[in-house]
Amino acid sequence: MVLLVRHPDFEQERQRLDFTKRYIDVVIKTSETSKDQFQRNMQEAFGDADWSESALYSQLLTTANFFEMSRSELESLRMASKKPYFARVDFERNDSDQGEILYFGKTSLYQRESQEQIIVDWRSPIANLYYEGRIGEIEYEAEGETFSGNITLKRQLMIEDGELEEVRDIDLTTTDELLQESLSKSSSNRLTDIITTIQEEQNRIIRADLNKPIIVQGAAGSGKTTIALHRISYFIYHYKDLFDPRQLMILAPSRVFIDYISEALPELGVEKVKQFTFAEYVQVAIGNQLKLVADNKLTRLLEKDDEETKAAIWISGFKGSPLFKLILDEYVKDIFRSFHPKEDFYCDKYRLYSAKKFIRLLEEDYWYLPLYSRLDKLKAILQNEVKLKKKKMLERVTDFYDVKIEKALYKNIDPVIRKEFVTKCLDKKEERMGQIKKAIRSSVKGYFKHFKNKNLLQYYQELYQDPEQLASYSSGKLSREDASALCNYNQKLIHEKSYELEDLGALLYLQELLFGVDKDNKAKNVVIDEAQDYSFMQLQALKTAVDTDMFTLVGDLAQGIHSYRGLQTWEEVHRRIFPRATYTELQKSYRTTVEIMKQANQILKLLQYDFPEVEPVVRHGTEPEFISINQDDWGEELIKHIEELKGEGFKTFAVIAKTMKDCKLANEKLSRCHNGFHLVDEAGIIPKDKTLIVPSYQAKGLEFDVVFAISLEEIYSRKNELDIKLLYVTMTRPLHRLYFLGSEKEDFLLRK
Ligand SMILES: Nc1ncnc2c1ncn2[C@@H]1O[C@H](COP(=O)(O)OP(=O)(O)OP(=O)(O)O)[C@@H](O)[C@H]1O
Repeated sequence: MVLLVRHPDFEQERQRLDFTKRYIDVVIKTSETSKDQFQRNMQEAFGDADWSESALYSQLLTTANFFEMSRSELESLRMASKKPYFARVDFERNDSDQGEILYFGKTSLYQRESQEQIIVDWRSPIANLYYEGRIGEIEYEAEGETFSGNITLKRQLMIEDGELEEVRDIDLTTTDELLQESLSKSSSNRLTDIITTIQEEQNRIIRADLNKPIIVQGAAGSGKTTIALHRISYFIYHYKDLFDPRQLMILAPSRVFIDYISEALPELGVEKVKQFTFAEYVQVAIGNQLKLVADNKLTRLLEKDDEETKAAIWISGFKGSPLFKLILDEYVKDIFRSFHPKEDFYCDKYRLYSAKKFIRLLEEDYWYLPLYSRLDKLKAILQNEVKLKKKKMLERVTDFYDVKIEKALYKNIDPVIRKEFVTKCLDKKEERMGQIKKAIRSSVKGYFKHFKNKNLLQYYQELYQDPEQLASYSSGKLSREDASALCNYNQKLIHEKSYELEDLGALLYLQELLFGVDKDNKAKNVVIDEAQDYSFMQLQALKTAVDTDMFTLVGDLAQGIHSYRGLQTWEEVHRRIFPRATYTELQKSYRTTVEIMKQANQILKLLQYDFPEVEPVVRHGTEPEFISINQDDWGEELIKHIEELKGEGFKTFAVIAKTMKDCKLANEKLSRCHNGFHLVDEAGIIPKDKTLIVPSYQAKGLEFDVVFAISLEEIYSRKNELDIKLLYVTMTRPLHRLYFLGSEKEDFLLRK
């Protein structure tokens, strides 16, 4: 029998937890009733406790002002009540003789007047003491100031369901036992928060300057997705008075992925942040639901190597390139030029505004507005000009005829002729007045009539109407033949009223430059996961459309399976789109075991790029295993194997094939034997209790306890970069076990 030796302070910590829980209950209860009720609630909650006599208790009683708590603060407190904090740090600041005892949790709870902190939020600057501090002398920064002091105690508190389970002190030599424990747990098919075990290098990214964009190149499993979500949480906490979470946006690769991260969001208080795939966002931003053709370039690339595929791939790359942006910029200039008036603006015979001034305003003064908003401004200016001159114009006509009439009245002429003349003058005057009034009403509209109004899709279509013209926008970088190929390709799509994913960057860019993106669809901060799959054009369009460069881009070039249209390096994006960005690399992988990572690193070496080896956090498991499926009963065998693994405590399983083709074959076989399998489709959600059958490209970003890489009719070729990347993605999905199911080891590029 193992006797657990309890930490000497266990009882003291248990009491503190009890106090905190009761206090949270009071706060919640009181917020639901009234201030008068508060004292009674306190009595009820603390009547039997020892510390009802304590100074803290009476201070709470007299100075409580948590009635000012916002609804969201209360909501966080409610969520935190089962686990109010996870760590304690005792700190003696050099500039104060009073030591501080800090309990860190997911939210904060404190007395504003007394500054007595019951729980300190993990996102507050002082929490760096926990994440980066070691026992002993330390310096830390908060709000631009540096504080120094001494950490005398650093303690982790394991609390489950409101009960204290374990107290563990971290001294100078303790390695990260908690991290090890947390990594050795089984996955739940959903991403979770890591606030208890955030590592120093991750902490720096989460807390990096919030006023600067950041690009993170991180190895598979280095915590990119997790960190990105924690960084949003950090951003929300720091700017809670400035921004609403709805002004922030997460862009994820698919709905499956959004479902996958959904569990971590409320825990981190970021569930209100907008979550889109890129295609969804663009369609919302342009206010148009498009008919999108299936995004099958990757599978085409894997299946066929014919001329048609090559051309389609080239077009994908082109539509994402900086060259395409240059072409669009020139095209937009051309569109602007079509709004240059040839003549000055006249109302009737009166010249009210010069064309030159109109052009100057259009091109320069309103540079910060989209084209059509500039035109609206100009329209208003001309209308105002007309309004201002209206009286003058009418007076001029009146004066002109009145003088004429008056002169006639005093002239010594035949009364009949005079009468005739005066009548004519009066008629003429009336006619001119009518003409001017009409001009006042219609001259602005008439002036604008020469400009042709088109909608976004019409403009986009026209770009592909004339190859000569298209090539001319490229400063000689696009040949006439390539321009022709592009025009033909897109005209075919347009004929079917369809668009492909690669068109969306350009559409979003044009929308912002020509019409503008609605304020509600802009964002103050954007997080992009799997950013390596975005093209230069898509990222440029996003930055232009949302009106900020406050982006967090996380990705891994080694997993860049869409590199034919995405990014091959971060360099250009950094230099040309986000020059203010901080660039960071994460090489340590937290997901998988040393044994699995070692094999995945072998695969990585097959790529011609110089990707550094990924360092796994030291956690050992079994070697990946090859299982031959040359017998007919491999389905039954696999099912038996899964049952055994379940018996060992593993919870989540995936069968990952190269493409959907093999997935369907595997599904046919396995689903015939057992109903515990689920073939993942693009829009699908992930059922918690089934073994997923998923193509490699869709497994990107996800993780499972156990992965069966399967090869039925499709093998991985070492000559094909895409195959290597897909295999690498597959091999980096498991937390604990990896099996290869196929005819031969070489089908997975494994040594015999
Ligand atoms: N500091 C940490 N403490 C505990 N778990 C961690 C830590 N960092 C990462 N993890 C875990 O490692 C796994 C991988 O994290 P995540 O999915 O965020 O990595 P990623 O870099 O986005 O991976 P990929 O590139 O493969 O999508 C997750 O299970 C995550 O919870």
